[in-house]
Amino acid sequence: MLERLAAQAGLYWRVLATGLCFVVFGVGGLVLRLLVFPLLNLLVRQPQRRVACARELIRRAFRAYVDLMRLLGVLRYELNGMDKLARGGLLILANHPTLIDTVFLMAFVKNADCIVKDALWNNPFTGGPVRAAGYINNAGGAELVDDCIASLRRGNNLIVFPEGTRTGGDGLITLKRGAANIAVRGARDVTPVLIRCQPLTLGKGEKWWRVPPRRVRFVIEVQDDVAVAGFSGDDTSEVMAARRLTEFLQIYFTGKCQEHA
Ligand SMILES: CCCCCCCCCCCCCCCC(=O)OC[C@@H](O)COP(=O)(O)O
Repeated sequence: MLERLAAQAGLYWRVLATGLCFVVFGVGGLVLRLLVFPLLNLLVRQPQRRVACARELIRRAFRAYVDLMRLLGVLRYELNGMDKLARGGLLILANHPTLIDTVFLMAFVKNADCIVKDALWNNPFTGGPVRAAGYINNAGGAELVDDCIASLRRGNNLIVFPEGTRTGGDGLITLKRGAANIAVRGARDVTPVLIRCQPLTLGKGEKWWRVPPRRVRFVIEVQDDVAVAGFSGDDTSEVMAARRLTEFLQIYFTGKCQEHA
């Protein structure tokens, strides 16, 4: 009886705390847009340095945000293999079970660039930060892959969710070809990151107030690099190599997720 009451109270608390986190995210985005970035524009004249500062500020904001979610009891998390991220020019490919994956990766990856969906440019809460940080818009069309390769060459760590959207409710991971194209045409090895969330929350189409019956636990695991050279030989076209790498990564991510299911 008492246990059930405690579980119920915990659930109500997490609904409240989750709502609060959404509000903090929105207000945070607006404060960055209306106060912080205009100030940055005044203080830092050089465009490249300004973008670097904006990205660092976003990383710190996300880092604080992750702490906030943990302290409020919305989630707990475990990080593995993060030392592998302490390099530059990494092509980081992650699976995408929940809405918070981006927050986690951007909180812990330094010099991060990211492919961001077009809708976030015109969203009042995310538009300011996304523009100031000059992330890569996924509506970029033919230049998208080139923009990504250029970003990697400048030494940024590029975060891409090769599914292009969150994993569907059926849990099936289906990768788009773009991420493999970046790896093949840019001749970059892939640094896969496995994101697991148990019980699943904030998946595609899920309502935020439907919080799971117990506190969710995220495990973020940086894997060993996958060498791109194995997929693109002398007599292999780039199209073929990208197709092979996509197939490989799809089986790779699916397998890793099932291993832990
Ligand atoms: C204190 C908190 C301060 C918050 C500041 C707001 C900063 C906004 C920067 C946002 C950078 C977001 C990068 C998002 C990458 C992206 O595009 O993710 C979309 C997917 O995930 C969801 O796709 P979908 O499953 O199709 O809805």
